[in-house]
Amino acid sequence: MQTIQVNKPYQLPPLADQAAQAMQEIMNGLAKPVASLGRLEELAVRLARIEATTKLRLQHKTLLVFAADHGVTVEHVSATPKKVTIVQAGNMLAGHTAVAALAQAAHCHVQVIDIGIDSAHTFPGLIDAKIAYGTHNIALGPAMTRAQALQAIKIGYATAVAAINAGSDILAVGELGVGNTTTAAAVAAACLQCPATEVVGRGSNIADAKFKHKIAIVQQSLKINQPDTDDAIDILAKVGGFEFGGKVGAMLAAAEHQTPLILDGFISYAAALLAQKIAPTITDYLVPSHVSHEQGSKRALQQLRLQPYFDLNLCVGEGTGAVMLMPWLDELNAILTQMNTLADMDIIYKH
Ligand SMILES: Cc1cc2ncn([C@H]3O[C@H](COP(=O)(O)O)[C@@H](O)[C@H]3O)c2cc1C
Ligand SMILES: O=C(O)c1cccnc1
Repeated sequence: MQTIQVNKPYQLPPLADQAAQAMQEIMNGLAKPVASLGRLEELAVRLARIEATTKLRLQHKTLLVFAADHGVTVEHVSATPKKVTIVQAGNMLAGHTAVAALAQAAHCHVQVIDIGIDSAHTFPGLIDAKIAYGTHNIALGPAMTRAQALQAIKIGYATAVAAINAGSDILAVGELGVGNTTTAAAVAAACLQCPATEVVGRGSNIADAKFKHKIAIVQQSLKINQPDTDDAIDILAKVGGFEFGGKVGAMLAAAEHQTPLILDGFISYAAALLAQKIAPTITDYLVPSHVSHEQGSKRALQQLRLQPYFDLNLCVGEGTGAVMLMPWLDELNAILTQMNTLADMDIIYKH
């Protein structure tokens, strides 16, 4: 992993435009009207550009779920208590959360990484990379130290590299962390330099009074911490959370290893906004999935120049939307391996 420096772009490998062009030609040549597979064709081209080949590697899929707690939960910004993070980590490993169920259907391996859960409890299979027992309350001061922010990125990077070395063709990121839509909003507001009102959402579905309070808490956290909006590490340390750092590291590792990484919802967008400040071209290496229902999603996606493939009003997190894109990859593989070409069928196609 390269050293991350402020105002010095992190170097990513060049994108494989030739492979992208070759994939577009393959798509044009299949026995169907040109462009008729719509955005699935664009997805194929995107994947070829990242993987630098038209022989796409799509089979082995791994979801990395970074789990951490947030000191800001003492401000009553969530619908549930903090302990839901550790409870759901166990539930996920047992196969019973939303994403665990979807991952089973999509033949996706799930890793749950404790990067900062506020509990000494553990579960079989829970990967221990705990930086601390949760972050500090961002409404009163920084969430973590700069060293911890860098540590979180390194953990995410190492986790993703290990998954790639173990044979993962496709990575996805998800999270568990009660309170993290509050931190995600603070991170997004800092990255986008927009008012909190534009990026604070209902999270785990809070009612009006709590929602108003949540906006005030995000405003207060930005005022107290004054994150340097040019410095992703400063934003992460002051108003972020450990799972955001884990995701940033995984994104950098995936891009460096020419491995597509599928984004999930708003928490992923906030992490991607941080990654974009570190490596401005990173979004070309990422694969969007859905448009989260969380407020601020469209704004964040615009800044990331990403156009997701579907919109089901999902707002679960965990990686649910990312995993829901995975069957499409299998479908794409079937198209690429089974369809005849116009040339095979001796069809002359003229617009
Ligand atoms: C049972 C349950 C399961 C979840 N799975 C993901 N989240 C999602 O909601 C939480 C963020 O929302 P907030 O900022 O409002 O606390 C995170 O844990 C996120 O992963 C869940 C939330 C709940 C309640
Ligand atoms: O979009 C998300 O990632 C999200 C939205 C609400 C709650 N948790 C996650």
